[in-house]
Amino acid sequence: MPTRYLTADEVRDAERASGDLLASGTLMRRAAHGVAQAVAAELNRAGGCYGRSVGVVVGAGDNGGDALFAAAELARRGVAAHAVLLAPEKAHPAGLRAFRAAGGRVDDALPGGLDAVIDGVVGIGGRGPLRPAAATVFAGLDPETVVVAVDLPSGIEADTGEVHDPSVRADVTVTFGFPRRAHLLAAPRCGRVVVVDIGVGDPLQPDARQLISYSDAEIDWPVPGPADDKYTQGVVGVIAGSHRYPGAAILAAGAAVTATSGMTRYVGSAHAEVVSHFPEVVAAPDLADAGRVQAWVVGPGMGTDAAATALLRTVLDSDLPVLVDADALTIVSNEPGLVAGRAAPTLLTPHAGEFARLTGAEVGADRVSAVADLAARWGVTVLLKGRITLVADPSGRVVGNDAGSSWAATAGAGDVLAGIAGSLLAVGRSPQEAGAWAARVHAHAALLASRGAPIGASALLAALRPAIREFATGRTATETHTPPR
Ligand SMILES: NC(=O)C1=CN([C@@H]2O[C@H](COP(=O)(O)OP(=O)(O)OC[C@H]3O[C@@H](n4cnc5c(N)ncnc54)[C@H](O)[C@@H]3O)[C@@H](O)[C@H]2O)[C@@H](O)CC1
Ligand SMILES: Nc1ncnc2c1ncn2[C@@H]1O[C@H](COP(=O)(O)OP(=O)(O)O)[C@@H](O)[C@H]1O
Ligand SMILES: [K+]
Repeated sequence: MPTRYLTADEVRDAERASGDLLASGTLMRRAAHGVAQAVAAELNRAGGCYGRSVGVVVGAGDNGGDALFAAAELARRGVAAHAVLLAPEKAHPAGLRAFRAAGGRVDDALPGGLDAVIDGVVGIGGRGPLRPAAATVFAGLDPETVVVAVDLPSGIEADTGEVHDPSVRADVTVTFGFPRRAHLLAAPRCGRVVVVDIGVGDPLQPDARQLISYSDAEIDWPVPGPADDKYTQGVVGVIAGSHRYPGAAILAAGAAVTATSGMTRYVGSAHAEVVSHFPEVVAAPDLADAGRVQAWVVGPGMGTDAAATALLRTVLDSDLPVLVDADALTIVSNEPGLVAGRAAPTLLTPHAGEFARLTGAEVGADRVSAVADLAARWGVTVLLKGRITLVADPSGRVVGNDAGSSWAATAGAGDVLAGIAGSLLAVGRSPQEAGAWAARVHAHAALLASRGAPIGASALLAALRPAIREFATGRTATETHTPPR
């Protein structure tokens, strides 16, 4: 099952539906226990709990209540617990009583040298950045102090993942029942996310726009069967590059060759360069001589002149799946009718700049709504690139992928992504699966290629085969990666 990321309203509905568990405070006790366990696990990594020291930063709502109960539990295990109350008159009364009864101390500021700090400033009820008093506490922490956020790092918007300045950067985030949208959309700020079962049920409304991510096991990479030949697996055609930008053609066609077996065709003026790098590509200068394909990739480095526009129009007039990238997106932004309402599967793959060109407005802080709105309005699938790639289908369902590192932010990496996703379209995958799976292996290839050092798109392309091998054989390590910051 894909992982689903809830909005704050969905979380509240789920908690309300639990009835007595909420009213009796049971949910909060369970949540606090989960937080205490996570902090204890951090302390146990080095030296255990007894005699260690923990700070807790307490806001005005139930998030602060969770933090106080958790700190009380730690105090009972021999941890010295210090609390700063940001709104003393509003601090959760029962939590504060429990904290004091366990021997916790309330101070105006946290002492130095703490082993861990619990961020209980705000959770799903938070809006906007950390206010100055909280910001001062977090700015004063020793760099070695482990920060454990309750529910969300404070200052991160629950539904959009917008990272306000200032906001908390957590090493561990402990959440309850189901992950929230921000845990994916602001993954680099959440650290390791621990989901604690507190006994709330699934709140899904059937018509809700969902944000999900696939597990490694759900990526069912195409593997040729005994009866397959080079044609039966789907032939992908790449229209990319130009005399000025032959590299885009080489990278996109090379990625298509690498991503699936079968055949890759190429159309464009860089045909000689493409074939010299990848002799297996069947290349032609003109579309009329291209031969048949099951999907097209069109756009990287191809220019925006009249010839490019005519080529794009012809391809989009077909009833084949088409991936529209780069220069083809620029053409489409002047003529949305080329893709809007197209009946055959259509995948647009803009980066933020191209997205703004397509819609006439910046993506903004709410990336999920932005991408889902465009997909719904034009009836196409839209993949918005970035550290967290989002792929929205026309129904508004969005699949997200955290790349886990940002080494793929390099020129030409998008051409590689287009080639991968195009080959998946050619084997018959839906545009959303093609885009999301491509983003996943692309990110994994970047991690394998980089291992901490900068990479170019050629290195990323070279690591694509080992990355795909892990998915095709079911031996992936991506889910055990702790995302680097
Ligand atoms: N409802 C429940 O039963 C449960 C709630 N839980 C916890 O309760 C949290 C939600 O609690 P609340 O609804 O009380 O909301 P929060 O505690 O998240 O925050 C609301 C309070 O913070 C203030 N606030 C908002 N933005 C702020 C900012 N930027 N700086 C400082 N203060 C700000 C608000 O004025 C309000 O007083 C969850 O995130 C979770 O941690 C858990 O205990 C699980 C069970
Ligand atoms: N900060 C980032 N972290 C991880 N991946 C990124 C980041 N920024 C961009 N990428 C990925 O790198 C690729 C860049 O594509 P694009 O911007 O089209 O570049 P180009 O046109 O030069 O190939 C995309 O796959 C995108 O998702
Ligand atoms: K918090």
